[in-house]
Amino acid sequence: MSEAEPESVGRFREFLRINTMHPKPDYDSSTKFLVNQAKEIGLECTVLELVKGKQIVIMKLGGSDPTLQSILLNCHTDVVPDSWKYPPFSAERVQTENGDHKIYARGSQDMKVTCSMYLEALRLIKAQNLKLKRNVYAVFAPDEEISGDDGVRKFVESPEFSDMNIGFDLDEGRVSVGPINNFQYAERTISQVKFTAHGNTGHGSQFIEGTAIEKLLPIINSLMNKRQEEFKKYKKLEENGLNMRIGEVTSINLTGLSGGKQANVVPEQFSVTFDIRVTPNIDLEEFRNYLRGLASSNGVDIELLRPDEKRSMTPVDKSNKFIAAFYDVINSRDIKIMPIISPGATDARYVRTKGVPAFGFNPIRNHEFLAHAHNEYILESSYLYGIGVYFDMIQNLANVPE
Ligand SMILES: CSCC[C@H](NC=O)C(=O)O
Ligand SMILES: [Zn+2]
Ligand SMILES: [Zn+2]
Repeated sequence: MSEAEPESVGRFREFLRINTMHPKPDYDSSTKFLVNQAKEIGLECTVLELVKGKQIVIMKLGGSDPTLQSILLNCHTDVVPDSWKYPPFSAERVQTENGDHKIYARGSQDMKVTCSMYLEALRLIKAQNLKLKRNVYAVFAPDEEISGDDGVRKFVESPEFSDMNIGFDLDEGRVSVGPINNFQYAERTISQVKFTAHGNTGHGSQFIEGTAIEKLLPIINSLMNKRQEEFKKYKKLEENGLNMRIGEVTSINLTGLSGGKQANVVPEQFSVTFDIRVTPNIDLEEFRNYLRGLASSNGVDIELLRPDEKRSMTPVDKSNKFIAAFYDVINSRDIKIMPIISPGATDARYVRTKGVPAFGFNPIRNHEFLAHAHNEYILESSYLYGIGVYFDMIQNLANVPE
């Protein structure tokens, strides 16, 4: 690895330096950057503003047969807050012991690296004047990190989305820690819930009966017990020597507890919030009924914070020609790959609701996983390698015969 910085790395770092961090992401600047990239690369480019200030940038590489179903490359431009060792928007390029470089920035893994790998692969395809059969769209969407409600969730309802006539979506994946890559064919379903109890109040020196917290405690106990059971299952799965299997169990975390204004007043109200991710291996409605049952049997109010979230799964069916084409590239590059259930939620779940098969994919492996963590970085060699994988992948997918 030489000292000189490849141009593709320079462009990536320029993108990383744009502060698209919540709660005030600078989407105007990222849109400007992306539109300029499209122009340089020679891609058609549309900017959709379904929600003011939250642009969706759509790039198109026209295929020779635009009547065929297209390929979607989806990514998000926003990043999560915080940071660190190097300023998170300086995109510092630091040489490693073996002559590689680490590029430190918020978004270097999640997921501007993927946006940039799409751009650079498309740039190579255009520069070599390769003509593909199907249309390829690269979509750069806002707000994934805060639900996608104003991003891809709305986008999939738009006429622009249906006009794209998408046959297959490559979406957000994660870098693999070991030598085996993964791809996400399914997701757990967010089932965040808030329980609110009301009860008798009075002086804190008394034995008040029927208090709010007494109604809440059985719920907390039930859910914390379930958490323990699921954790045991998870440990067992990992014990079998396999990893990345957390998506096969349901995770439960108590993430909010509130109530009480003064130490000597028994609170009239207490609330508890849980972040729950329901594995697609169990029945979602049944689980939600369990939550509702907890509320009604204890006489408390329940609010499902995201009641419209659905089960999200793309069958790994090699008779699907796009999935077969995906595997062709994986095999041709001797990549070992494992299908997994995504622990978190990504925009792919909205695309799947429209009947489009979607895989969350990231070709990078043997890499520390630092999405949402401090000192997020990507190895330059991994980024450059990933561009090559997408270069093959895009062509193979877009050349799938009718
Ligand atoms: C409430 S939607 C949240 C979406 C988020 N996605 C990435 O981390 C997640 O927590 O999975
Ligand atoms: Zn992400
Ligand atoms: Zn994220």
